Amino acid sequence: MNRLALNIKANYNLLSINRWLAMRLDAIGNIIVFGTSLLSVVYVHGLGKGDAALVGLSVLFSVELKHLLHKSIRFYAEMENSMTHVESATEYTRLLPEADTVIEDQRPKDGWPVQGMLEFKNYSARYRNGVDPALKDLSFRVLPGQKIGIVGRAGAGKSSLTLALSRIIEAESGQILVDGEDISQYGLFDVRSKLSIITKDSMLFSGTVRENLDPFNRYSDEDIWHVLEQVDLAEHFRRKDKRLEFMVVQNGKNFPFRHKQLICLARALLKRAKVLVLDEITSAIDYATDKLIQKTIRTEFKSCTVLRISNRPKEIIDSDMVLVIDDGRIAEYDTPQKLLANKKSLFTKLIEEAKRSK
Ligand SMILES: Nc1ncnc2c1ncn2[C@@H]1O[C@H](COP(=O)(O)OP(=O)(O)OP(=O)(O)O)[C@@H](O)[C@H]1O
Repeated sequence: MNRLALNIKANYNLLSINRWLAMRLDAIGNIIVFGTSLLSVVYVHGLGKGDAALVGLSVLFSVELKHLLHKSIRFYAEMENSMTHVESATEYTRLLPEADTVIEDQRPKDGWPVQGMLEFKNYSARYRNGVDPALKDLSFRVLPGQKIGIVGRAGAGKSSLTLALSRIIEAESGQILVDGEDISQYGLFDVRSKLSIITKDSMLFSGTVRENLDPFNRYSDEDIWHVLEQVDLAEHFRRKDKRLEFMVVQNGKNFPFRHKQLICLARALLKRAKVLVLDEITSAIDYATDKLIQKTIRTEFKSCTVLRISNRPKEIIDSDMVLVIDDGRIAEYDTPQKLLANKKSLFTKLIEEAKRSK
């Protein structure tokens, strides 16, 4: 029923726009006919020139011109519309195909990854041929359960790390190992479904709250209410008539930003992936939500390996290790205490710069 209503709404808008266009074109056409008739009258009666046949012909042509105007504008609009499809098709032909979704004879073992150990080995990647690599020869290891803070200046390559892990950009050289297994050997579905990634652009799609939390329908309503309790949203949805069937519009536009972030966090809790990546999730939320997210990560993701990317170095100061990226390379990788003890470290500089810019 909802889809039918949406379709009718869209058709109604299209009809209204068409009527509006017809009205405008009619008005222009009528002005032309009126102008021609007026000139003919002035020409014949005022100046005493011309003959009735020519006057009749010109008025007839001006009426024809009105129809021609209608047809040509409609034809132009339709062509313009269709050309966007041609444009998209041409663009798609230029895209490099992604790797296979699933490689049947190369699937990870059930339950992989068990520990959540992560290792980048001489890893480099670029967005496309002809541009500089965004990540250059990265080598570091994250032990199971460690909480890593990733910082660096704007454009240093922090978000590219997230894209590399989910294989949106592929390795040019080197490897990413999860529990010792090279992720490039598996299909994209097998890799992506084992990671939980939350970014600042909360990924919500058009569908019910339930579908947004559990798109593959793997969990019970009880599990879903449980994770909603954990992120403090259960009461909010219990108060709605449709509860878990409450509709989310595309990109979650009918939710405040903090709710969108919390729904993404609930989705990650439900998935119980061993590796969680948080990419600048707290850059635009209020203090209370930030606290709630921090607490949930500490308690509910205790045994998970967490990579937390942040533009605010202070936010990740309580991490087990801090990875500082500079121009796509690892500048520093150590405990926050050691990095702070070194007055010349880039991490100390970033903290001081952040203090000064407040
Ligand atoms: N889609 C893209 N195509 C080409 N180059 C890109 C693309 N996205 C990012 N880059 C480049 O890759 C480099 C690293 O960008 P990235 O977004 O990873 O940095 P970042 O540290 O996350 O920055 P920010 O804190 O501003 O988000 C930058 O030089 C950037 O210009």
